[in-house]
Amino acid sequence: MSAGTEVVCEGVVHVYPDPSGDDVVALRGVDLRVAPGERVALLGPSGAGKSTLLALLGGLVRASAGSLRLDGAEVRTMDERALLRLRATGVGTVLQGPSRNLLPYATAEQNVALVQRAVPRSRRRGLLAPRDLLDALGLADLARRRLGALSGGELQRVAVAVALANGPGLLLADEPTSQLGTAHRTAVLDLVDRVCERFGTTVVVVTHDPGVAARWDRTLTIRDGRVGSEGRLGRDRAVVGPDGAVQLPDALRSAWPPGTRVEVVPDGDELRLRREAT
Ligand SMILES: Nc1ncnc2c1ncn2[C@@H]1O[C@H](COP(=O)(O)OP(=O)(O)OP(=O)(O)O)[C@@H](O)[C@H]1O
Repeated sequence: MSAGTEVVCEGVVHVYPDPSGDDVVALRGVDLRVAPGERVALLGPSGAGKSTLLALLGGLVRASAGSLRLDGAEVRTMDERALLRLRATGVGTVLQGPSRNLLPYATAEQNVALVQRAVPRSRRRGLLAPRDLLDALGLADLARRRLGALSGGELQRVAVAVALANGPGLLLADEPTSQLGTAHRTAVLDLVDRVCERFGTTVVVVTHDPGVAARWDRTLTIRDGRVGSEGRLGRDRAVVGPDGAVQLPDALRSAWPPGTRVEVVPDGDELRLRREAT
């Protein structure tokens, strides 16, 4: 297994082109830094750009502008071979809906082995054998079971193990606890914690699950295509954007709609905003 990967994004922009001219700007300048071995939850409303950011980090989609570095290597300008190598050995991804990247008629062990076959021979020697990986993750009881016979929660845990089969330094997961009951959600999160503790893997998870946010030290809320606020140890802080903008707290958004005029009054380390009377 590789040690945890450092993730650095600076001014990352992503545009989905549309032939009719209605291009979608999904990310508008994302700045973030995730230390090796850190666990981060990406929160935010639907359409904010969370899954897009995950796809860029996983080398599945190339960012339109900005800089996105994994352990110092610039992903945005990597050629196709380097991107293939990144996906085969550098990053493990758990897609939304656990069955999407798993073979239902094969066992957990066989699914892990299959992913390892795509890893270049020179790097394969450093990987844990499928059975050892499943043991290390506390999933030995699922190793010989066909995935088609597993429950949703069991399947999701196997999906995490399969994402780790290539010994990545970065684990990405899109909504890993959605559609699971409380016991299975806890089991999946316990597993992710075990991955970090055992292997030092860096973890970035997209989630709408407040349980995930409450459990980890750091949350980043993506809103309107950038990091709008950051939570650390239960304290939420707005993040100043690349254009100097600070997003309003959710509770004020409907009361102060776009276009509302405000007087901005700096006062030492404080800034007061006063809405203009209408
Ligand atoms: N392949 C695509 N082609 C065109 N537009 C896309 C594509 N994927 C996403 N988008 C658009 O980009 C924006 C960001 O989408 P994204 O899926 O990253 O948001 P999200 O925060 O993950 O949302 P959700 O929580 O609903 O999954 C949205 O406006 C979405 O419609």
